[in-house]
Amino acid sequence: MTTPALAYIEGGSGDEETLRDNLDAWRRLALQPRVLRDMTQVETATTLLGTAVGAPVGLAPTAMHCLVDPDGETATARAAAETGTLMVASQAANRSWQDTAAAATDVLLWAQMYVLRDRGLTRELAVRAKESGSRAIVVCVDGVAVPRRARLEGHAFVPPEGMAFPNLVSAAAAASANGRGVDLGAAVSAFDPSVTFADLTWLKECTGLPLVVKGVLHPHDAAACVDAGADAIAVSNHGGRQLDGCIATADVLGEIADAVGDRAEVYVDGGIRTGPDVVKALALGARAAFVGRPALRALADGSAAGLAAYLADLREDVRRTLAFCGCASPAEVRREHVRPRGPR
Ligand SMILES: Cc1cc2nc3c(=O)[nH]c(=O)nc-3n(C[C@H](O)[C@H](O)[C@H](O)COP(=O)(O)O)c2cc1C
Ligand SMILES: CCCCCCC(=O)C(=O)O
Repeated sequence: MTTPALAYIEGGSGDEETLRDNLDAWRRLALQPRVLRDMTQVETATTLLGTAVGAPVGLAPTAMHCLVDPDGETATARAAAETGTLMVASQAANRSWQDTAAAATDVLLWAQMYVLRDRGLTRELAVRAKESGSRAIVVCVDGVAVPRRARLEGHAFVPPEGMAFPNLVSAAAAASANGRGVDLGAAVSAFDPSVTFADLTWLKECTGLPLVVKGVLHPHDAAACVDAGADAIAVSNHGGRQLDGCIATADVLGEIADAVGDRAEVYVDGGIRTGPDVVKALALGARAAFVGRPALRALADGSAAGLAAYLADLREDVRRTLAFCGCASPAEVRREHVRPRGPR
């Protein structure tokens, strides 16, 4: 990988305060185990929007998997299918949602999208995602301004020549240019900063698929998303890549879960690295936690097999953490299993 590509993947925005705080915030929480509960059988499986998955862990949408593996998102899909992991495939992927879905039998795929300035194209892409086999649309709503990415200053990251972005272009453009020729700036400027809650209702009507709203950090916004038709809320600050200095996801997850109640599922991402992080997220009210950079690192290190091994390892870490906490399944995790860490 080139230095700019690595900086693009690993970096955050501004001074990377939020990037660091996402990690630290999980460390500021402590699990409080319960004992003597017969942990002979501990199950990690759960459901996400009604579909069975092997663990309460998913792959967050990340752009351009061809930066780390020549097969790009199709390699990711093979690892996801092998481990029963939900994959959210980015709109800025290098392989189409259709090719990603076709890469492995039974891969559970959700398509991540932005609301574009061109609403006709937005609808066309949403319908294409559905026809490709995506079982939900994940709309990312934190793309209303262009972040300053400090690590990229001095060596601007430009996607390699000829890199394809098939989920960002109309069928007509894809046919004529094979989805090529989209540069990062042009793609980002296609995202519509005028997006509002009413667009959620519209986007859901475009496909009738369940709608997940990703990038929510305030309980009132979460409740308003649900009022507008969201089936799930993904508490996310984009891995500290958008607004630097904003709240860490672990610090707001509980409030958002309380605001949403049982009206929608709640997910979280940002700094999730270990089984204990996942179980802390469950305790705060998440139904699943998602990983971004760790999955890209695993893919870079060992392609589909490396990513599958990483996901299996994380699942085992979740299983052992559940056992230590006295929980025979994700559903048994309660708020009382987590508390602020005491002074060191
Ligand atoms: C290289 C990279 C690319 C990303 N691309 C997207 C994207 O295309 N769409 C999106 O909604 N989020 C994107 N994200 C944000 C992730 O979905 C997720 O919110 C974040 O990575 C979680 O934090 P973590 O990396 O600490 O696990 C990207 C993150 C990274 C690191
Ligand atoms: C080619 C378009 C790039 C979209 C932005 C990807 C992203 O969300 C990121 O954090 O980077």
